Amino acid sequence: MRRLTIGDTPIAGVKTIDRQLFRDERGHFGRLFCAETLAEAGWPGPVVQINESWTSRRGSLRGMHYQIPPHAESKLVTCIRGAVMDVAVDLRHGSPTLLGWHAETLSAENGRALLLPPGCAHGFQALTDDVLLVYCHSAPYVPAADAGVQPLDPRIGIRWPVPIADLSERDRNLPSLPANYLGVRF
Ligand SMILES: Cc1cn([C@H]2C[C@H](O)[C@@H](COP(=O)(O)OP(=O)(O)O[C@H]3O[C@H](C)C(=O)[C@H](O)[C@H]3O)O2)c(=O)[nH]c1=O
Repeated sequence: MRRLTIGDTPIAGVKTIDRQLFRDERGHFGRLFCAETLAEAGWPGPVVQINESWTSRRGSLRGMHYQIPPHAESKLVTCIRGAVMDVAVDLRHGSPTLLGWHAETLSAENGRALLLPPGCAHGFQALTDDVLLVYCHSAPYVPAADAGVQPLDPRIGIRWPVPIADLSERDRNLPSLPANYLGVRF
C-alpha cells in the first residue's frame, strides 16, 4: 500500500491525502510529505515553508485565508493532534465551482490531510481541544499578500459543525464577498 493515497474532491485541485500510519505497541509512524506522490496530486515544487498551528479550544475557527498572486500557494494541511473540520473555498475566476466549498475531517487518528491548490482559501474549526496542525507551503509567506474572506459569509455558506469559540479580530473583520464577485485570477 502507498504511504500517501490521493483522493479527489468536488473542487478541482483540492485533494485528500490519506497517510498510512504504521502502528505498533509503541505508537505510530507516518509520512507527512512525499515529493513524488504529491506531484501526482498537483503539488508544484519544493516545500518552501512548514508551519505549525496549535488551537487550544474546541469550536475555535481560523480562516478563510489565502495569498494573492503572484504569491499564491499550494498548501498541505495535516492534523497531528486532535481533530478539525478543514475547509477549502474556491476563489478562482472562471472556475465552475467558484465559491464552492469542500470540508474534510482531519485528525491524528484518521491520518487524512488536505491539499489545496493556489486560488483556494483555507480555514478550519477545531472539533476537539488541543489541536495541532502542520502546514506545508509551496510559496513563502508574504504579509502584503496575506488575504482572506469572511468565514461566516452567507454567500459561501460554510456549515461550521459546532458553536464558534475563539475567532481572531482579524478573521471577525474579514470582508464578505460582493454580489458580483467574479473571483481572483490566479
Ligand atoms: C500564515 C503565516 C502567518 N505568520 C504570522 C502572521 C501573524 O503575526 C501570526 C499569526 O498569523 P495568523 O493570525 O494569520 O494565523 P492563523 O489565523 O492561524 O492563520 C493561518 O491559518 C489559516 C487557516 C491558514 O490557512 C493560513 O495558513 C494561516 O493564515 O503568524 C507567519 O509568520 N507566517 C505564515 O505563514
